[in-house]
Amino acid sequence: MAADRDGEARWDGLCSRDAGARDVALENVRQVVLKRSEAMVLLREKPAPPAAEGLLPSVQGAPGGLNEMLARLLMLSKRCPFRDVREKSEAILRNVQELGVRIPRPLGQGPSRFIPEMEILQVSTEDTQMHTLFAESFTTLGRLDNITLVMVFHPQYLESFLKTQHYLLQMDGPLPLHYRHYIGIMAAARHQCSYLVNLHVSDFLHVGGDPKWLNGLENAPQKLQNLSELNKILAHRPWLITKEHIEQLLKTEEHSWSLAELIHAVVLLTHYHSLASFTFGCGINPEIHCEGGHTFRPPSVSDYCICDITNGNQGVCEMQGPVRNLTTTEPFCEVEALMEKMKQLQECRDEAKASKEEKATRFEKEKRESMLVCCSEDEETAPTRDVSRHFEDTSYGYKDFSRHGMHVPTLHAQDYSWEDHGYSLVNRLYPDVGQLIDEKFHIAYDLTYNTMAMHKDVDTSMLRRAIWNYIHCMFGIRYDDYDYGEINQLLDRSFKVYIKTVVCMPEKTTKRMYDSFWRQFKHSEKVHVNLLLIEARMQAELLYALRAITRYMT
Ligand SMILES: CC(C)C[C@H](N)C(=O)O
Repeated sequence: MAADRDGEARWDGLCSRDAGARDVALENVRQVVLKRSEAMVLLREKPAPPAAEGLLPSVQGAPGGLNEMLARLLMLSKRCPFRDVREKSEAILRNVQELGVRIPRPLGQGPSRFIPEMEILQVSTEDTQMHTLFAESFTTLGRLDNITLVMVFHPQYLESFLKTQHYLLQMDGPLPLHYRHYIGIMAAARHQCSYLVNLHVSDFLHVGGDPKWLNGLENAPQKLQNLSELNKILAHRPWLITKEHIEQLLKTEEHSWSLAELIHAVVLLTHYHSLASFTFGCGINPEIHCEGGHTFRPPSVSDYCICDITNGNQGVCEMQGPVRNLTTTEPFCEVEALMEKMKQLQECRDEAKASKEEKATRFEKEKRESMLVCCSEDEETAPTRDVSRHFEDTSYGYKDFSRHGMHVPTLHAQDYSWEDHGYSLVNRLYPDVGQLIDEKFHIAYDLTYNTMAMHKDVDTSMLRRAIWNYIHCMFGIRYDDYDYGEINQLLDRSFKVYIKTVVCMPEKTTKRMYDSFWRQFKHSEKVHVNLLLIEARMQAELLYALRAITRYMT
């Protein structure tokens, strides 16, 4: 309790310092309150209170009905970083309930279905820096979403991530705001990521996007429809992008894209493909205010833990507590064995260097094998309402062609790399964004706490590099100075299956896959792995798109 009060006091301090975040929160409540007076009119057929009447026009046409509004209030009452806003939202909900209206309750799943809620919340209540980040996140997004809550394990990365995302979505830039969210929807839909689609549908409407576009891509402007081919290839086979694809977008007489707009779109597409990977890779749950995050049904006893019935908490504690891993047959020395291998490799590295040819052969072998790593475990994938069907033809996926075998050509990093080529091209056409993304890549690549599960003071660079290079290898990107033999030594099969699934067909990721690699490692380390996966994926996609743009320009 005392800790809780401490937390609140810190929040209050923060509120007074960070007026911006608080304003957003209050604006959120204001909008909901306004909607409420509208709702009351409907409910009681009474005129709205005069004070609200004057304000009503500002929310007229706002999306959603009563239930959506109540769900949003629920989200604010649970997730808003500011206590007064939380209390206000709660009070409104109670009032509405007293009117005899059924109010929603959270399904109580926490931010991730892979990670016990307790572990995530512990991280986030311990640190003042975290609170500041939350407030910032709330300011930029008007919500504190589950992705943010899970990324909080790695604040330094989160900060850079939020800054970049804020820039891409909200700051001055080539594309209008509703286009940006629509592109986010298109990208997330490629991986049937209803979580991100839902979030951006609501953002799209919020910035004044035309609801008709949401009925399907064919209802959106031709210009956006034209982007769909690039979206498709970029998501599943980026190495096939050619300058002709770029030319088609830039040269069409009507509905053509400017170079700056195209760069903005490409960055958004790659950002959201990767974020879909993170969403599935970390088992992100639906937001409280989105479909699947709350219910209007009264609670039934079976929804509760016995302990919660007595203390009044509502929550499903299916995975809480440190009970995981007890059933594994894996020897407990998995981590030690891995560390031993790292040590050996380090020693060999200094002794026997593989020849140039040998290195090339090892790369090709690893690339070929990565095609064969198979990841479908259809039984376990959660059936979700397929929002994405409206936006994309989902029949074109990675699986459909990898099954028949495919040839991925090799891109030599010395011929086209992010550092030497991609970065400056982005910066030239969309100032600052190159810088922001570059910073984010570096933070993810260099991030380390020098730990391996319970071991401290370990140099993990070799392991992190193997993960990063394995992903690039799947995309055909080769670093001549790297010995791809290391990958086989360090990444075992279940880990490769997880990586491949999250990166190439994230929608197929299952809890079993998440649980079965690196069983002794912490959740924060698995989230760390996900940061490497998403940044390496984003960089790989960007490289191919930017190379095609460079080729078009020269
Ligand atoms: C992904 C993990 C191997 C990272 C490790 N815990 C580190 O701090 O470097």
